[in-house]
Amino acid sequence: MSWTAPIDPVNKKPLKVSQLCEICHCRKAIIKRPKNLQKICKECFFYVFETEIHNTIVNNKLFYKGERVAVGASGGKDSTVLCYIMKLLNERHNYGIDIQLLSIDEGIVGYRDDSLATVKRNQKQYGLPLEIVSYKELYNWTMDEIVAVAGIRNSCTYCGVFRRQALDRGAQRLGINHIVTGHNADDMAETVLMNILRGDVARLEKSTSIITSSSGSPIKRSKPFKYTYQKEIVLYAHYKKLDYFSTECTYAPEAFRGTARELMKNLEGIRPSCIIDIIHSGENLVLKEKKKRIVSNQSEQQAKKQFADGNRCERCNYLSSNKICKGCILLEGLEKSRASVSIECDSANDGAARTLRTLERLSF
Ligand SMILES: Nc1ncnc2c1ncn2[C@@H]1O[C@H](COP(=O)(O)OP(=O)(O)OP(=O)(O)O)[C@@H](O)[C@H]1O
Repeated sequence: MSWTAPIDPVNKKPLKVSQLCEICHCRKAIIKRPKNLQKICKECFFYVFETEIHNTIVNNKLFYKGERVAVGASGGKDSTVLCYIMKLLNERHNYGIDIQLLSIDEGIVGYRDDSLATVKRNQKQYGLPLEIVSYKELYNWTMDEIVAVAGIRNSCTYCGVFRRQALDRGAQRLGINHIVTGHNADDMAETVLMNILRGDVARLEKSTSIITSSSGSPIKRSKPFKYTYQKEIVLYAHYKKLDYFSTECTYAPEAFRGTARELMKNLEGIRPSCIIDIIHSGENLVLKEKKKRIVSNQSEQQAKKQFADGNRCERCNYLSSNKICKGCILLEGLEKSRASVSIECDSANDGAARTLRTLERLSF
């Protein structure tokens, strides 16, 4: 039996063997997979992309039937693809989960207001309910107001602490105990690298967990994109013509993270598999006994410091291993700064800066 080369749908000429998809061998390859440089067609790309995420979900038993799940939806490429994929896989594989979108409005004019407009369109496109929780309603501060008193350099510290709490509070409001986020393989590898560079062994061991939760919290978080490359997420969004918001946050990433990100990108350029390799290295790292003892002694000391009232912040009732939670400490510094702004303009950053130094001394 003789083999007939498939015809190129564009120029109607027979395709050369080297032009064929390396998976199906019958369509023209138009994508070079960033993960392994395999040349494949669009249909096979969709198939492998979706199947790998489904395998991650199943192998790690991320969901159970009947579970209610909130997708952290920021309108960016990762969470938009996550919303789309979660709905698609839930229907295709009958996970039996109830999906809702949860967005946090940090109050960043020209960035979050525009990205939330995208989430609202996604809500209609995917037919999923949406809950929006704002920093202003929770903390009486927007990120723009915070940056005005605390400076742009510390913006990620404030935003990270407040967003984490806000997502938990939003989920609690919805009566949901599971939040999925669009953190991808690049984010994971970057975090492993950062913890190595900082020598932060305690965080390093946990940094590759696909499911996490704060101690005592009923709310868990998971990352279905743990092994998914950012470049593939962008390609998928592009070929599926998904509606997402692509502008970077007005407040640049923390300098150290930015440098780690740059380093990862350079490494990926030379060796694409290094993203997954770093994650695997992180997963297989085991702390030496001596280190484990030091870390667990620290945890014991921390446990002793915990107050008896069910680990709740005295001020806001949020889960905390200290009397006052990290968010309330930050808010206190901000309030002091706000007060000092009205008294003496030169000392505007004093309260916020002192609060950050206090936070650095505390261990959480
Ligand atoms: N304002 C927000 N509201 C809800 N979820 C959020 C918000 N910001 C971040 N998240 C969640 O945390 C994940 C990681 O966010 P981060 O800002 O670090 O990355 P990102 O690459 O910009 O993500 P994305 O492309 O989804 O915006 C997001 O994919 C999303 O699931």
